[in-house]
Amino acid sequence: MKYLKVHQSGPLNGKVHIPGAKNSSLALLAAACLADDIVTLEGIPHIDDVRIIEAICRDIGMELKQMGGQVIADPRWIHSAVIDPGKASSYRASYYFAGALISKFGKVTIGFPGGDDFVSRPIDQHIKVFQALGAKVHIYKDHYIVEAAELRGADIYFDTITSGATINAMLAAVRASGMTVLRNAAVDPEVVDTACFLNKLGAKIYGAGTERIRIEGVPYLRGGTHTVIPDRLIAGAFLMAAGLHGGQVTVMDVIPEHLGASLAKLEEIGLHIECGDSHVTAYRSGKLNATRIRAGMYPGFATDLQQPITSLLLQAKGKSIVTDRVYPNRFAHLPQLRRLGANIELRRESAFITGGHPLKGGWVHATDVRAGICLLLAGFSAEGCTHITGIEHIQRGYEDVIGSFRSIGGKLSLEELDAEELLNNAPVV
Ligand SMILES: CC(=O)N[C@H]1[C@@H](OP(=O)(O)OP(=O)(O)OC[C@H]2O[C@@H](n3ccc(=O)[nH]c3=O)[C@H](O)[C@@H]2O)O[C@H](CO)[C@@H](O)[C@@H]1O
Ligand SMILES: C=C(OP(=O)(O)O)C(=O)O
Repeated sequence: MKYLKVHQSGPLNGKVHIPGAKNSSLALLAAACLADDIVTLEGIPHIDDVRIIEAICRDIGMELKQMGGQVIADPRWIHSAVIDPGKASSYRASYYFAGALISKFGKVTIGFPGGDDFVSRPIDQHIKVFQALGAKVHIYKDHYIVEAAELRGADIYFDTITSGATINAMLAAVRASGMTVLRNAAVDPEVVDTACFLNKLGAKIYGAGTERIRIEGVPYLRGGTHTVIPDRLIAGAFLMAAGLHGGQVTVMDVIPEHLGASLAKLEEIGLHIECGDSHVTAYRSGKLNATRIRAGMYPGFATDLQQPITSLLLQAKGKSIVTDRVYPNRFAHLPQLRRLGANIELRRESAFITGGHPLKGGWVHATDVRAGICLLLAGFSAEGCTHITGIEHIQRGYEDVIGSFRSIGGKLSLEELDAEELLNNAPVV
């Protein structure tokens, strides 16, 4: 078993290039199935979730070729809309294949979504979308089937704001007949990016980025080229790293506007922030302040960043509270942080942090991608050496976690766990 060995490091200083966004890339690669000609996507990251998509695409007949920084997808020869349940359940965003294939094939057979486990991640709003557009959804033990002789535009009001179901609704409606209106839609950058891509191919999607999206169905989508937006979640975590020991980190090739809520909170915590057109610098010159974070849907503070910022708040003297309104059970990292000596308690949907106590290295387990980054930041702060297992979760979302954190002075390496170490140290999950 492989693990990450992390030494106390810092101050962390330097510039780091931010790759294309995982959450956008997963949508765009599935969206490519909707086109009737070759599609080129630039900036798709080399992460495990993308490798699973490559395997799914091979199964259904859409070859993906990697050329330099580009992925070239040829959807003209897709011959199947049956997605292997094991592959579908290996990551979260497999549900986009249901939305992207239903209009061309009339029937999609697909496994349930996997991804990070936050106790409850329902897909009722995705099902509601398919049904509203005229499809029938049949649920089986390890897969579901979406079936529709014809998809017709509909007026759909989301019961909760969901980026996944908003994107899936756009995918399904883009080739439906007539007009679809989505209300209470998510306004995340990944929703806008998917709409921009589809519009380049000839889709007619209006209002993405607002809570009301209109989609006029079209019978045909041409090929085209698109560059995925930068990963705001990776960028946010690097800026947090600057605060750990008083360093200075610049994230390059980002869209600063996508980081609004995180930058505001980092300033509140005591970091200085300087934004350029496509870069952001964070540095710390004084003490850190404890604060209150409430994670919510975009443009609120991202749930995907509440775990990393918890490690920064452990360094801020005083009491901080982190609440997650999107995933109230997204706190599997807390027992792991306690193994490093963190004074942190879970009460209902909030972490109560008493910061300013030194951490001490130990063995911890990453239960999901951002928990992994949270533990990595805690490892940079902790005295001695921290060993993080569960790195396959980190690899779902980070293409070169070691290289990129080393480039700002992080001391970390990939190690192999031998049987004796496993017996003596492996963390209780
Ligand atoms: C691959 C991907 O893009 N993952 C991101 C996406 O996940 P994902 O798309 O799964 O998350 P959603 O935006 O759909 O979820 C938002 C909220 O809606 C709820 N909900 C969602 C769908 C549904 O049918 N019913 C329902 O109740 C969820 O439980 C959650 O409370 O957005 C999350 C919230 O920003 C991020 O943490 C994930 O990194
Ligand atoms: C929750 C996340 O991913 P997924 O939705 O793919 O599980 C994440 O990227 O933080």
